[in-house]
Amino acid sequence: MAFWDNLLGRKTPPPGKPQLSVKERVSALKHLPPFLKMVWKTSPRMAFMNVVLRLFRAAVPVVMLYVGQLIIDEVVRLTRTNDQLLGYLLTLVAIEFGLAVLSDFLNRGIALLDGLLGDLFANQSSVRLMEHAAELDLDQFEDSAFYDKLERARRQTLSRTVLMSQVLGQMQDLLTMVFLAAGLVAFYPWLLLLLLVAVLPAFLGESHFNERSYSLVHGWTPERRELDYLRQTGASDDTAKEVKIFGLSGFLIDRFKVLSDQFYKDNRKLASRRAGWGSVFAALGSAGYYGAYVYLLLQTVQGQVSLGQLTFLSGSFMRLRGLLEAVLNRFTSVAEGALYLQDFFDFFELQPRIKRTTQAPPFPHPIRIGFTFENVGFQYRNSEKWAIRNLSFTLHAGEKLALVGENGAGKTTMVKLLSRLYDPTEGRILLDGVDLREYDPADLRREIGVIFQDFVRFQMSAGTNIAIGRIEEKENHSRIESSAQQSLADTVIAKLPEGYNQVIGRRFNKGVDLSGGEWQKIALGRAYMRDAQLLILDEPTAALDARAEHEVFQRFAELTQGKTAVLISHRFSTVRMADRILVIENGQYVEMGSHEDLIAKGGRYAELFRLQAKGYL
Ligand SMILES: Nc1ncnc2c1ncn2[C@@H]1O[C@H](COP(=O)(O)OP(=O)(O)OP(=O)(O)O)[C@@H](O)[C@H]1O
Repeated sequence: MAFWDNLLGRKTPPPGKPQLSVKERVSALKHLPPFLKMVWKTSPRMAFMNVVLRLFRAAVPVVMLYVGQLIIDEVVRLTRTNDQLLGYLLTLVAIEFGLAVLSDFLNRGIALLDGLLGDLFANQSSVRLMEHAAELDLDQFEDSAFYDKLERARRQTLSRTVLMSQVLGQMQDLLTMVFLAAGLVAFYPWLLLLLLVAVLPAFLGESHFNERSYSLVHGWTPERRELDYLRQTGASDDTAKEVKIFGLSGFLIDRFKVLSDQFYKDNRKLASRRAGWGSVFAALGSAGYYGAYVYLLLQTVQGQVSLGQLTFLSGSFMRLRGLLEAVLNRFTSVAEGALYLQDFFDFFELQPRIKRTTQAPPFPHPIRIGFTFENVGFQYRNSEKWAIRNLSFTLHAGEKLALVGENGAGKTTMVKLLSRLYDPTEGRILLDGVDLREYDPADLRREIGVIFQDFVRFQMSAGTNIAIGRIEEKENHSRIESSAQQSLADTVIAKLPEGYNQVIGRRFNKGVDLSGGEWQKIALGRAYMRDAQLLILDEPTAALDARAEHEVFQRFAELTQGKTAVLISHRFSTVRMADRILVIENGQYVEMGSHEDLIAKGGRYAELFRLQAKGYL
């Protein structure tokens, strides 16, 4: 709905989140230690090697500068004394050459380790993300704030690997600075102070702009999600048909333009200001450097320091300035990365409400009494309306129950409650006298097979699409084939060029698409893969022709003999096959009984049945 609200109402997206305080930024740094721990755990060997190489690399600049000083002083000595012995000078040059080679070797080693470690880390954190998402409740996915969090956590997989290199680089540069500063302090400690004063404004400016840019991106999450949605809707195989028929591309593109232009403008403003101020601060830094340089030149002219020392000191000063600027700037982007990290950890902190209980009673084998709804009411999150209210009835063990009701009556909601995708807002559901909430949800889901009306069309092979009903059995070809026979999918698969191995759906190369009814036969096969005690078919047969649906349900009835089953269908020829029929309206119980009883009663069911018989429904 947010999409349409946006579309019709607000044209200008909200400004970014209020500016983050320094405290918030510093407090985000607390995520760095657990983050580094995660990186370390990814591959302790590679992480250790990385640290060792960086340690060596950190010492190279100061050693090189020092060798440079010795070389210049030696050249000066040689020119002054007319000495012809070049051995010492050449040794120094050879050392410098060796250092240059070593430095390159270390750089490449570090880049290689960063890349490999980053890839591993990105893969592992994506897996963790998927694992955690799998544990969360369905209604958490339906909550847009949650979705934004998931989106941010997912998007930043790459930037987290960048953050890793940044943090490690930061440590390396800090160490280099310590080495360089030690040399400088020995001669002129106050030069260090001058350096800080020159660089500080640039740092403060950068950190300010980083905050603004985080706020901008953060505040734009819903719109960026919408942009992705529009991009996908405007150009994807799933939507191409309707986009063409209804001539929607202009409409989608216009909306995309409005949003993307707005984001571009906001971003441009920020980027330009950042560039402008950045130049001012850089000029300040240069002024600091040249001040120190002039001072050192004067000292050299006056003979206070040697020519070699001048190159060492000015070189150290220049490098220190560069490093300090880089470290400070990187600090702000590290802090920014740490803020994003907050989203990542926030996501992992989300806990499902439907959890394993520590002392779950054993799941009944077989179910003896059945499922009893006791005054059950349910409200969707973010919805004022009761989708179901005051619902009480028993689904007896071994019976086939059909649910009848108009669109939006609450049939699918009942199925979701039975399979504990949600828990009732009020009342309770008992299974053999025990509250459903007390059982382990994993046990319950293992014992229930549900095929929803909006089942997923997995862009995988036909065989896998059926095996999904019991994925542990994906190699059990005879089971897959017999499930296909039972759901009539075998005739569909027989026509596919590669049979069970044929990838279905259009997304991938060589994928073959199926008709709506053919997809349903495949999806129904999942129900037979499952060895469940309760089978639920939530209108997965709507696209089947009348004969196929009749046949499917007849087989279903035969094959589920003695099992508990719930059928949802708008076709009364199917519904009447059930042992009992529950009629609901606006989420409330209306009547319940066998087809014959309800017809004899002459109530709502009888009325609906007659309407369909006359061809009105
Ligand atoms: N995720 C959701 N969030 C908010 N409201 C929902 C959600 N899903 C369903 N509803 C609302 O709950 C009510 C019952 O919906 P439900 O899907 O259970 O109906 P149904 O009887 O299965 O309908 P149909 O025959 O059209 O499939 C409807 O008013 C619907 O708008």
